[in-house]
Amino acid sequence: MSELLHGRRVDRMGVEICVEGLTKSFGHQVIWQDVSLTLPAGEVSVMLGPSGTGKSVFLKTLVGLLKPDRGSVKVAGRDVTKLREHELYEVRKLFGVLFQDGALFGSMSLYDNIAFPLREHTRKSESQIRRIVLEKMDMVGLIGSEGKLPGEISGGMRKRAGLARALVLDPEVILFDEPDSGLDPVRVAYLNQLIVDLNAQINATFLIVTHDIASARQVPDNIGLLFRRELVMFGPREELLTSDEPVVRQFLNGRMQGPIGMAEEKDAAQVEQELARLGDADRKPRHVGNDMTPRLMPGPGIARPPRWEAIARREAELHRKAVTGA
Ligand SMILES: Nc1ncnc2c1ncn2[C@@H]1O[C@H](COP(=O)(O)OP(=O)(O)OP(=O)(O)O)[C@@H](O)[C@H]1O
Repeated sequence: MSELLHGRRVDRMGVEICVEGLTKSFGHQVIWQDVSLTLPAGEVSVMLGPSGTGKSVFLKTLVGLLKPDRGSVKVAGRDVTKLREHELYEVRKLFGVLFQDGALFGSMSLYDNIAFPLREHTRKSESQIRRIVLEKMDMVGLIGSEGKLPGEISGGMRKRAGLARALVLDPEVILFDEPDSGLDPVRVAYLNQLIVDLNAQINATFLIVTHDIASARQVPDNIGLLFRRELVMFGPREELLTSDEPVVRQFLNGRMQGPIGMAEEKDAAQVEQELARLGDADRKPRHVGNDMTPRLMPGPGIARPPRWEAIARREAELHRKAVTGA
């Protein structure tokens, strides 16, 4: 696909990541088993799950930082789990990773932090590096903060600086590990809009690990949920938002009632009682529109790839169903 980005024509679609039969344990502790899913090229996917279900371990396995016990992770057709270290180095160049705390070097200015991957991994001149760094800082709204140190800026700005750094090598895949952690709701809303805008602009494949249900409901094309050492479900956003699967419903509605307990899973009898207490309303067939949160669309002035036209049509149809009940 060809598009205009800041006046430059770029050809890219992101890459597909195909995970099959993936199992990971540490010693006797099985983290998750037999996980299979496909992250479609260029789409945004979110991975949810209670704390400790192995979401971060999953991200690390995708980039080959952790080796699974079984299964494969094909990135652009190459199985990351089988590659040697020097081959992995090449495949990792396809990835940009936004770590929870931005993982910035505290003693370096934002400019130098963002320039770091370019100085380390490319032979670009300082003037080429300057153009790229300023372009990415502009994309995340950090122009004017080049000379600041990470300790002098807010958590939200640090996340955006981490994102700019993840973008400088023009990744085909961007992994976000809890981008919204530690941010207030307004900053989360801005960050979500930035993620959606970036995805429309650079068209890379995004995978976001988050606990924030509001973000999970409105940002992605696809949602996955890890629970009880398994991938309970992975599929299009609409499918999960309207699903009757008890774990999915509990998680996406942020409720105490359901199979997920405070520390570990509850027993079946307790779950039945709680679901009964939630009342008949919860079990009746529901209008699709009642469960749907509108999709966050790219902001004005952002050229949308064709996929967004299809999303806008689907959203309009869901809205019509919600209004007419048909
Ligand atoms: N290198 C490691 N060695 C041994 N155990 C590990 C290692 N990394 C993670 N674990 C264990 O794997 C489990 C899953 O951890 P992980 O950080 O992936 O969970 P998570 O779903 O991302 O949690 P949270 O939502 O709280 O961040 C935890 O029990 C953790 O202790």
